[in-house]
Amino acid sequence: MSQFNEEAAGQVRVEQAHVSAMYGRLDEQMADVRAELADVLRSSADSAGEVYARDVTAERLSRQLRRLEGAEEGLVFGRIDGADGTVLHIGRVGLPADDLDLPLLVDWRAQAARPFYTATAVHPMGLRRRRHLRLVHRAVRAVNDELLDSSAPAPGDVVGDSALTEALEAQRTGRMRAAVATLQAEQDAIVRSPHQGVTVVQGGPGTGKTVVALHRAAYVLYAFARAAERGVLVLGPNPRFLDYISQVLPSLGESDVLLATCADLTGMVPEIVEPSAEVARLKGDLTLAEALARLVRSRQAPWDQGFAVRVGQEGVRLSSGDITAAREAAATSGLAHNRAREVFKDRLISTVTSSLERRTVEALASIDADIAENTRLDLDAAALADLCALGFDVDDAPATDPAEMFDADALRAHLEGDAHVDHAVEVLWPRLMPDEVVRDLLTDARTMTTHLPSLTDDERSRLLRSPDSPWTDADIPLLDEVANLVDGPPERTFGHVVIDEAQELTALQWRMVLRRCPARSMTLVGDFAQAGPATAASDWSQALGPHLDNRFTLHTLTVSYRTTHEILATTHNLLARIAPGQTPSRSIRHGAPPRHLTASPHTLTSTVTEELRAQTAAHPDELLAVICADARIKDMASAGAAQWARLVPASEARGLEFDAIVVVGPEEIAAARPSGERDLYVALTRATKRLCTITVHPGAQRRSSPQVRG
Ligand SMILES: Nc1ncnc2c1ncn2[C@@H]1O[C@H](COP(=O)(O)OP(=O)(O)OP(=O)(O)O)[C@@H](O)[C@H]1O
Repeated sequence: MSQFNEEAAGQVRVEQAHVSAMYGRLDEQMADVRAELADVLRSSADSAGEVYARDVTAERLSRQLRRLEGAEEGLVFGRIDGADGTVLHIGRVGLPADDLDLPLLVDWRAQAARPFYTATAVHPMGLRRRRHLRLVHRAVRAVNDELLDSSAPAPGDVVGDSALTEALEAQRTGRMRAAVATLQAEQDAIVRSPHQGVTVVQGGPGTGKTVVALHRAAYVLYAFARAAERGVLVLGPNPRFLDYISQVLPSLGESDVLLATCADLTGMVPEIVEPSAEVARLKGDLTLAEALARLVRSRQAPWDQGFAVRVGQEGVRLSSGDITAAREAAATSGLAHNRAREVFKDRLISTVTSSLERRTVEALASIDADIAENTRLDLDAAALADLCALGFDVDDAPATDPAEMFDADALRAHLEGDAHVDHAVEVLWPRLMPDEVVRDLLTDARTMTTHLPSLTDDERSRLLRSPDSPWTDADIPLLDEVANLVDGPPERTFGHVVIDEAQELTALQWRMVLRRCPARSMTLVGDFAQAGPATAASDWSQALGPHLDNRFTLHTLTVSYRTTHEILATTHNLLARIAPGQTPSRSIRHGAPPRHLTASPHTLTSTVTEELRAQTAAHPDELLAVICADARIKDMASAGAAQWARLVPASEARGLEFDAIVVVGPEEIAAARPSGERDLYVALTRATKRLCTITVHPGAQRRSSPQVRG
């Protein structure tokens, strides 16, 4: 064994002793929480209040247990040694020591852990050494030191390959891993930012935007108590992506974050994906929100004539002025349409009651007058005189004034449940259902012309659909928009929202999200060079301006940790076309030059399967994927490509990562939808090691060249 290896083995033993003690502590904590939970679940609860209290305690303990269990794998990953001899171990959760001042393990999010991420040889922050520990289950397998005080390695120092290099070399598994052990300083600064408003992170493919977003979510839960209490939401573009990132937060000890797509937020399930990119884009535009608001307003008592309400045997005519007054009261109540209906009804009942009261008073007064004229008697005075004569106290005598004799409260109470009044309200201020309103707008050409006057005839005819056509994903924000107008804001809101691939959101989706984040505390990560077809904005100011008045802080990540220098270089021309002015990222990886094959339509499947077979034979443990235009997926599946590789439609490749990629039909991807060239850019930048493209060319013989055309 070389001296280095002996030193390393010795340090592994030293660390194993520390790590075993920490696992011992973790086991104790888990056992304590399990026992407490079992006690709570066994305890009897007699009243509803006690049951509630027991459930709350059980939920808190279960959450605590999930946190500890989630942190078990890779519990400890770092250690910092101060120049003054202080030693701190850094891990996924904090563990207190029994009798020491210093904790046994420091949570990576604690301030004390910060130098682990940010100290450099230029700014050592009081550290002599930063150590990375690699654990497999509970065993320390390797340690790796960086000396920060420019001292020469001393006994006990194990200076080897950087931990980042090791992390990046590791094989992909199809699920993203936490990068908590190797967060880089520029990433750490964003993750730990004290800014609680809107933070935007941009950067090219593979620059760690998703890493930052997820670690930021964990940090928010740790550092911002109010946001944590209200819940953290992580939004991703599609279920495939959510599955890819699903393990990261639990492995950081955080399993109470909701991972969702925009559609999931509403609980509605679209029947199909919007087939037309152009329509998806139109449906995402603010014009549609304005049209829906106008359409709802148009249903609110647009009456310019009177309206008759039957009450018992009587008919009461409401004047257009009465209806306007009730509409104004309801419309300015600040309530959503269906709730404001009560205000409208209330005003209507008041008007009907006053009208009936007036009518009754007038009728009684006229009867009195008739009798007085015919009998020359003042009936009221005569009645009072009679009562006096009988010995009654006239002050207690029943009212004889017609206005006092009218019981307005009783009539109001009666009218509340009166079917005729309900009918009048239903006609004048109907209860609205979101799906009916959206359908009314999209299925009627006249309604569209009235409420979408700013669209061209061509745009309106693209939007027009038949009443029985299925709901698409692009309809969901429209339904949510109307739900907000008619039933009010959503009940479930969050203290902080993290959005990955945020460039994908349409204006209406931004509105959906903001409705659920009243505190406006968000972390948004994305890249407009990778935007899909529904995205109308080309930068953050355009995307966020209408919703946030441009109140956000912007960070740019510049180093690509995924895509090799060789692969990125082949995309420079493409990038210059799709995002002129964007500076390409700098890659810290190197690898083989991308390969470019050509096949005819007849030889395509055999070329693909041959390539996949060859790659699998040469790199059996690596994660390989085929990315092709969505319409090609069936062909690839029929050719059996799934036995060697994951099959990913280009429209769903955003955010994903594989060791090697075969892009089938790059020209088909580029032509498939209006965002085709950006889809292609996404596809070409998914591999950590190797990229091969197979172009379909009529009449082509199989041929290969070393470069992908950018
Ligand atoms: N500090 C880090 N330590 C280890 N690995 C990292 C680090 N930062 C990024 N990576 C790795 O780099 C790869 C790309 O990261 P990530 O997916 O976050 O990039 P991205 O900017 O979101 O990419 P895209 O724009 O393509 O979605 C991932 O494998 C991630 O684990």
